[in-house]
Amino acid sequence: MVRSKAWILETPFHGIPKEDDFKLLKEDLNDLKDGEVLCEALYLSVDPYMRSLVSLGMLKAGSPMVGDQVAIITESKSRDYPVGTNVIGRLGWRSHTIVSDLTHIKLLPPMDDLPLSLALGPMGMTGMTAYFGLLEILDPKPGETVLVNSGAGAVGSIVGQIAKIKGCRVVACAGSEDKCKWIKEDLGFDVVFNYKTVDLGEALSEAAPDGIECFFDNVAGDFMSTVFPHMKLYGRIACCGTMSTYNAVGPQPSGPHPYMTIVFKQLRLEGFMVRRWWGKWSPAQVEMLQWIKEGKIKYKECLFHGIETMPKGFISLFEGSNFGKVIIKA
Ligand SMILES: NC(=O)C1=CN([C@@H]2O[C@H](COP(=O)(O)OP(=O)(O)OC[C@H]3O[C@@H](n4cnc5c(N)ncnc54)[C@H](OP(=O)(O)O)[C@@H]3O)[C@@H](O)[C@H]2O)C=CC1
Ligand SMILES: C/C=C/C(C)=O
Repeated sequence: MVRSKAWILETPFHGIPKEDDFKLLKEDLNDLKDGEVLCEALYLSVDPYMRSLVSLGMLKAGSPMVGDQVAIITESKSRDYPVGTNVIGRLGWRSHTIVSDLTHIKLLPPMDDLPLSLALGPMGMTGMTAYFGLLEILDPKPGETVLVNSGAGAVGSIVGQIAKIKGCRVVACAGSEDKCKWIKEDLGFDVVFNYKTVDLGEALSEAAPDGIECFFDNVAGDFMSTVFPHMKLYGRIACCGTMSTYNAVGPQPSGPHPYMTIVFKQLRLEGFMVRRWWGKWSPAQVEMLQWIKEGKIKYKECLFHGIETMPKGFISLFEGSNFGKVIIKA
């Protein structure tokens, strides 16, 4: 008999999530039936979208927490997935899972000798978000200026590095001096500033006096409104996420509404969800693997240890205390 630990949402979040919004349950799992496999989590991902699922009412009190994990098959009644196979799947915040519908898991992408946890970072959902959001939505040309906020984060740090690979000038910001130092000195972004300690409008004027062609936006809100006047004619904006609003409570500020700037500058804004390109993930992962092996893409992980730490890891995303992709090592 295997005992699984599984996190549920006990209380829907109000503002920034708190540790006691979650509850860790223990459950005894049944024996496997034909065709089923037992997955044991090795690495689990926490991501900002999990916060939005609560705001959108898709996760309610008592719901199991959802999310991706890298797991190993420890028992199997399926010929396709023998014991010892490493898989990735949306199995939730839980230590052990019986999987009956095997379409919920798949083999890891080719990883060579990279750590398996990278299948949740640059080789996984956050890396693919950076890859497709930048290359498909913004389609940057050599010499263009690409602005990315949350630039030391799991998505933002990869956006900036791919933009450098493509010959762009990268302007990025982050919320601490350590993060800024990393993306400037180790990742080689061209202009970096701490958005918490500067006047954003002034920093953008200085960083991109001729304007910004491409803006990869992870934050939205006032940040985005401030960027509009700094965009070049026909500028492109990829709306990836809204870190500044996920924990908002009550009526939201109603302005500024820079619609005329959007019109006069003929800007193109496009929201996207990374799964739009699901069918193209495999070749993108091969290219990402190559870049990592060549040292063109560097990454940072922010590791928490033990499934008990999942709420802490999740909350770190909204405090900005994470530095790199937040991964829980089971
Ligand atoms: N559209 C899609 O398909 C996907 C979208 N996303 C989005 O990408 C974005 C980045 O995600 P990810 O890379 O995983 O997370 P990060 O690793 O970037 O971590 C979140 C970071 O956001 C910053 N932050 C937190 N609160 C605020 C705030 N109130 N205002 C501004 N910045 C804040 C902090 O960085 P700092 O210290 O620099 O402030 C924090 O470290 C998110 O918006 C997420 O929702 C992610 C995956 C898929
Ligand atoms: C799949 C993730 C989506 C966001 C908005 O984070």
